Amino acid sequence: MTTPALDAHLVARRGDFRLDLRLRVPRHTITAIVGPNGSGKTTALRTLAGLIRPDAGHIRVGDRVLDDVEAGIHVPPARRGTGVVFQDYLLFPHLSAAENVAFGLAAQGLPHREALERARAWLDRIDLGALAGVRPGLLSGGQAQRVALARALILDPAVLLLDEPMAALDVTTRQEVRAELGSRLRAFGGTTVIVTHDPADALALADEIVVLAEGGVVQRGVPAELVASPVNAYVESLFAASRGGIA
Ligand SMILES: Nc1ncnc2c1ncn2[C@@H]1O[C@H](COP(=O)(O)OP(=O)(O)OP(=O)(O)O)[C@@H](O)[C@H]1O
Repeated sequence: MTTPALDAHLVARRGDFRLDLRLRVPRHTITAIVGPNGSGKTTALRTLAGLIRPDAGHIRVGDRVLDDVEAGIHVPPARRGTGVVFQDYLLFPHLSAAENVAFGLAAQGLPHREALERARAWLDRIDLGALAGVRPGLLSGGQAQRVALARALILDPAVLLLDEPMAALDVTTRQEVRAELGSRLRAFGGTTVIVTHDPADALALADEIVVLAEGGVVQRGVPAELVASPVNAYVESLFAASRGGIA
């Protein structure tokens, strides 16, 4: 399948809050949405995933229209071809790693045995073959993240959405897992959106960063641009620790 690009205008109201965000994520690239608590990151991600119906705007992935409010189009989450990795991974605790990865394929109607075989092959690919039979409770944070990523990628998603990918990890393993996640996402080569409050995630993983505050875009650009030329004190403070660290 050719990797499609994502084109979206997300307008969503949550109580008094209003998100108004335009996104264009080219094929084979990673966009990170960064912002403080309450800026609308989760609302944006859930809208892209189809879990929130936008109040206006559209979401297109390649030629496919997933949402178009004016035209009355809303494709439900399960039929959007969107892979989501939630911040606490949401692995089924009573299923093994392989069964977790196989779950989506089995739900799509693939015979259980075949789904499990393909899941095991995926786990081998991400160096977790030895843990295929282990339940999530016995995995480290980094391993659980890999299983969650495999569970999403095995379905060959047109767009991959990651919600705070480092949030469940302790500070000491974060940097290592971040680097590993970066190489796995590059290997996936798809169209990816990451939502994070941590500028270090965005700088390490993204081709483009969108800084969100109070539901609107403050600045967007490639990481080096945001570090070198922040539009205001808030963006400057976000990336202050990285000044001088990016070529
Ligand atoms: N179901 C809801 N009803 C009313 N208001 C909501 C609802 N969900 C979110 N909000 C409000 O929308 C705003 C944006 O919330 P959102 O969770 O998208 O922000 P966020 O950037 O993801 O924050 P955090 O980093 O804390 O998760 C907040 O002011 C929040 O209180």
